[in-house]
Amino acid sequence: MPRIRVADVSHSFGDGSARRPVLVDLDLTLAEPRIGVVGANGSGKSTFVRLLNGLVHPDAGTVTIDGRDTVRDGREVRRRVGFCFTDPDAQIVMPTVAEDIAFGLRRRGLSKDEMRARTQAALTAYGLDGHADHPAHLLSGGQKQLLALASVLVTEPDLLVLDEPTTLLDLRNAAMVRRVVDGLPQQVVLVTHHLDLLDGFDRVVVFDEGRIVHDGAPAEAVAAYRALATR
Ligand SMILES: Nc1ncnc2c1ncn2[C@@H]1O[C@H](COP(=O)(O)OP(=O)(O)OP(=O)(O)O)[C@@H](O)[C@H]1O
Repeated sequence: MPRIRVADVSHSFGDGSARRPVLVDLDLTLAEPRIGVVGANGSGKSTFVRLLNGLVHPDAGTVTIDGRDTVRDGREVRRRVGFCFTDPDAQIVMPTVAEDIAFGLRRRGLSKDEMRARTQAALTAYGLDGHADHPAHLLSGGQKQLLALASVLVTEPDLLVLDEPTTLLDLRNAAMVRRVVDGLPQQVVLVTHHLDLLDGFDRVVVFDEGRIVHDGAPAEAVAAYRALATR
């Protein structure tokens, strides 16, 4: 498993008097296979996970993935850390499903045959076989989320970061995404408001106003989060 090190990290958004701290003095190491991130709206969860692939550069402190700094070694980090956004439309970049999956493989020095084979394997693995040449934007919400996952996983990242991947999905599609995620060999960091997704996770961190206020097993963490929400 990759080792995520977040060392003395703080981050603010805005300028001048509008400057607001969003993450405050975070210091933690994440080496478990399944890590959940929960907390109220605006508590800093997305900003936190965006640190992990260098989408956000910390104002203070450092973030490293297996010793690679997300700022200094950004390219290398992005290659190893796959990221899925809540809204899969934000991630679809090519007209057809197969082209979208293949897009992630460009500039990897693969032969055309290899690219085709890997794309085909991803289409099959994520139940998108029959949709290879369909316009990606016409897929259902659940299929788009699977496409977003497939397009990231085809690149074989060491770490997968999922920011609320089931928020837009019905129960059936949420269960499908869960099954896919459960079966992955990779380390997964998952932000979610669907607390049942965290059953069986190794560790869950609870955010409140930019700080981690609980860090432990899922049942305790969820209880701590519920207590915060009813405070
Ligand atoms: N690019 C940005 N510019 C300015 N402010 C931002 C930016 N990104 C996030 N923020 C602010 O930082 C705070 C934390 O946002 P963040 O998206 O990390 O929270 P969250 O816990 O993921 O929330 P949610 O559960 O609603 O997705 C919010 O107040 C948000 O408005």
